[in-house]
Amino acid sequence: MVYGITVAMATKPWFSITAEQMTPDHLSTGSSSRKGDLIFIVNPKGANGRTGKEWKKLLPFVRSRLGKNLNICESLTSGPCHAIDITREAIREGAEAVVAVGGDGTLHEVVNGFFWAGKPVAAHDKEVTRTTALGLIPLGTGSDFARSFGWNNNPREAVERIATGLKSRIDVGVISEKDGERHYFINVADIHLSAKAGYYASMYKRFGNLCYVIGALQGFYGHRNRDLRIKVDEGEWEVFSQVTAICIGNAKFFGGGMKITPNAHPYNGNFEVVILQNFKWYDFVLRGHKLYSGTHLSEKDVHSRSVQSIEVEEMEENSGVYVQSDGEHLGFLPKKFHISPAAIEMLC
Ligand SMILES: Nc1ncnc2c1ncn2[C@@H]1O[C@H](COP(=O)(O)OP(=O)(O)OP(=O)(O)O)[C@@H](O)[C@H]1O
Repeated sequence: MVYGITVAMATKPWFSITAEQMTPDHLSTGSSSRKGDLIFIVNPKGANGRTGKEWKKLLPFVRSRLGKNLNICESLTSGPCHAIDITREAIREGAEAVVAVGGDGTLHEVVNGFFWAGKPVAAHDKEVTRTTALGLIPLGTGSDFARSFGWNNNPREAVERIATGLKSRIDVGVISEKDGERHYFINVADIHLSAKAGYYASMYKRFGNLCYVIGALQGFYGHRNRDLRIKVDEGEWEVFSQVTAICIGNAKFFGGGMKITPNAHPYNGNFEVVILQNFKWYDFVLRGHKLYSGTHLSEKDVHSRSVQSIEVEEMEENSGVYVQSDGEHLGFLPKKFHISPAAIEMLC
């Protein structure tokens, strides 16, 4: 029996790098005379509690910088997945924008809140014609997605970016399981060792960036490279032997600053797929710095290509190949996945 994962991207580049300029004044008008709502979804526990503390200090600045034309609403998450529900509710209520305040996990949940039952969430009021935009104040441990844009964890700079009102359409990958459940990713989806390491790293966030080292060490325990079959852009199946990890990048960084998919651009309608084969633990010691600098693509046993779709199938039964989406553990490869395209507007 063959198990698998299917990853598909846009059948065509559905947009170029176009950006739309919207002033804060424009943001506030909408279709009614009421001020628009700007919802900040804050993970108070992000970055080991630093997110909550920074947010408290930032809120007066947010109100003074953005509050003239927009209603500033803060919503603190109470636990995992809460940000998904808050986002859906905010969009249904016709919010101008939903801003994730936290790390990649919070951003991932907010992005997932933009969709419901395979479709973008829309405002209840049919007269609201605006599309709710996504915003980000990166304040997490890794904040890897922000790195692709060169953004740091300076929250005031993030507020200034939001204040410009500049929006761009940005790619989002959709992972559909066989039973119809969907997961969305905005940064990187990955399979096997990296996903296993990420799974363990998430348990040690209290140690800051050290969590990625601890996660990698635990990931290696019991790890075995696997033969996998891969189909790209609806082409022929190819066998990749001794795969260590497959990373499907919408953006460039994961794992706390590893530039794993250095040619990925979240605007171009494609994923960059990087496949590591035959890696042993000492390869990460000897060649690990190249993964951080993004210079690993020319290395032996590293394969990279730009794809619109990719399917991956396991050639052994029940081998326990981990899969994650933006760092969220999705289970193991025997679940059949399909990934297809979507896009949302982002304030950047
Ligand atoms: N109130 C809460 N208590 C505990 N966990 C929460 C709470 N709110 C959200 N979470 C969970 O915390 C996870 C991690 O949060 P977040 O990504 O903001 O910070 P981080 O892990 O420090 O940063 P990064 O993901 O960039 O490394 C989220 O995926 C979310 O499920």
